[in-house]
Parts: sequence; structure tokens; C-alpha cells
Amino acid sequence: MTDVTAGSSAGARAAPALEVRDLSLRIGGAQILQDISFAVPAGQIVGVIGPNGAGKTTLFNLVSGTMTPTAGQVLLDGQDITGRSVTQRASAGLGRTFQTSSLFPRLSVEENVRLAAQVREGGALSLTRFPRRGDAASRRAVELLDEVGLSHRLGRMAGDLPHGDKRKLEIAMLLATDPSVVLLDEPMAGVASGDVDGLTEVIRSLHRDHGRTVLMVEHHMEVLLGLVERVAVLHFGTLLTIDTPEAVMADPTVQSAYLGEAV
Ligand SMILES: Nc1ncnc2c1ncn2[C@@H]1O[C@H](COP(=O)(O)OP(=O)(O)OP(=O)(O)O)[C@@H](O)[C@H]1O
Repeated sequence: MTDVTAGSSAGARAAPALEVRDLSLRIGGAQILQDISFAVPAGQIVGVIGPNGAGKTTLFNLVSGTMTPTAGQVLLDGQDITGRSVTQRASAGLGRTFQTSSLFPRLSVEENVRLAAQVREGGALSLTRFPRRGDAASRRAVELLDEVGLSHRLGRMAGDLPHGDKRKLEIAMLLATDPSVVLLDEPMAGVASGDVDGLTEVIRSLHRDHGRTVLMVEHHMEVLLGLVERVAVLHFGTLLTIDTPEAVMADPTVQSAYLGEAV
């Protein structure tokens, strides 16, 4: 059996930042996910790959709480959060970006992050409590935009940003909720090749410089393998393996799962 906590920087006995145990989802007669178990130690960055339809997005939906498993558990820092809502999970420290854009296109880059920071500090989003320049939410927004390399874009309308910068902005908005565990769903999707390196560095920094635990689905294999410490491979709703990028790429069962697809 694979040692699911190998490489932990948090010590062997600390509860993993994120763990799924025997996670399964059945819809009608279809077994979408079956008995998925793995753990991500605090501060580690783990990739999730698998051929189209393998169950990657479904796994993210179950972890973030937008779908409910038919069996199994999701644990955050050792606490069972399976029965909690998306909002409760976010309050407990779990954050997720989505494949589809979640920005306010007619607001500036800074305003988008200020609103997200306001939600963190004061609860619900309210246009009547729109954050003011210089308040705590604004200071946090400026810090976070610096963290993702968008300091030079503060006043730009979010809808006018190049796609790579939109993804960085989405990450800054996610960070405004101060998650300890970050789920990134295909962060490179639609990003121009010239923007890939910059976005890769932002993701690397989330984990290396800010100690966040990251679980990411990414089809851009070169980016993923260069970023992550371990890779979980899904195939037909089951976990084929979870191991280092080198071991996964050398694994004949992974190669045959991808037969006919470029790995
Ligand atoms: N609500 C649903 N009802 C029925 N089947 C579903 C539902 N959601 C997902 N599926 C099926 O579950 C399987 C896994 O889908 P999922 O989107 O999780 O795969 P994926 O690995 O993310 O694929 P891709 O790489 O194409 O995004 C697919 O066969 C999909 O058709």
C-alpha cells in the first residue's frame, strides 16, 4: 500500500491538513467515484490527474462540499467535515477556485479583492458596506495583489485583464478568505503560453512562501509535474496511485490508463 503521508514536513503524527477516506459517489446506476483514500500533509502540494471523465472534478466537488458523497469522509486538520456546507468548510479554512470565472468584471482589480477581504472580515458581501480605501480590507487587498504579482494592475477593470491575470486575480480573491488548504481547479485552463510561467510561480509561492496546502487538478502535465510533490492518479473513478511525479510517470499502470492520450 502506498504511504499516503510520505514526505510530510509536519511530522508523522500530525493530522494531515486534508484527508479523504473511502470517498465514494454513486449517481443512479453509475459509480462515479469509488473508495478514494489519501492524505495531504500540511504544507504539501499535490496534483490530481487522470484521463477525461476519471472523476477529478467530482473529487473536488466532494471535498469542497458542492456535492455529497454516498459513502466515505472528508477531514480537514483531522476534523470530519463531510456533513458541513461549502460556507462552513470555507470558514474552517478550505478554499477553492473554479474553472469558470468568478470575478466582478466591471469592478477594478483592487475592488474585487477588497470585496473578498470584506467578506472574510465582516461576513456577507454588501454593496452598502463597500470597503473604503485605507481600511483593513483594502490593505489586505493590496498585500494579496502584491503576493500574486498584480500590484501594477490595481485600477484596471477585472473584465479587461488578460486571462492569465484573471486567474491570478481569482487566486488573490481566494486568498482573501485566508484558506489553509487551497483547491485549484485547472488554473492553467485558457492561459496563454506566455503567462504560464508567471502563474506557475504564483502557485509555487502559495505553498513554498506561505505554507499553504495545495491540491490541484491540472491538464497541463509539464506545469503540474514541475510544481507538485506528489501526484494522485484517478482512473474510472478509482485511485490508481499516489506517489512522486517520477514514480507516477514510470508506473506502467498509469501509462496504460493514458493509452491513446498524451501524458
Ligand atoms: N451529476 C452527474 N450525473 C451523472 N454523471 C456525472 C455527474 N457528474 C459527473 N458525472 C460523470 O462522472 C464521471 C466523472 O466526471 P468528472 O467531471 O469528475 O471527470 P473529470 O476527471 O473531471 O473529467 P475532465 O478531465 O473531462 O474534466 C464522468 O463520466 C461524468 O460524465
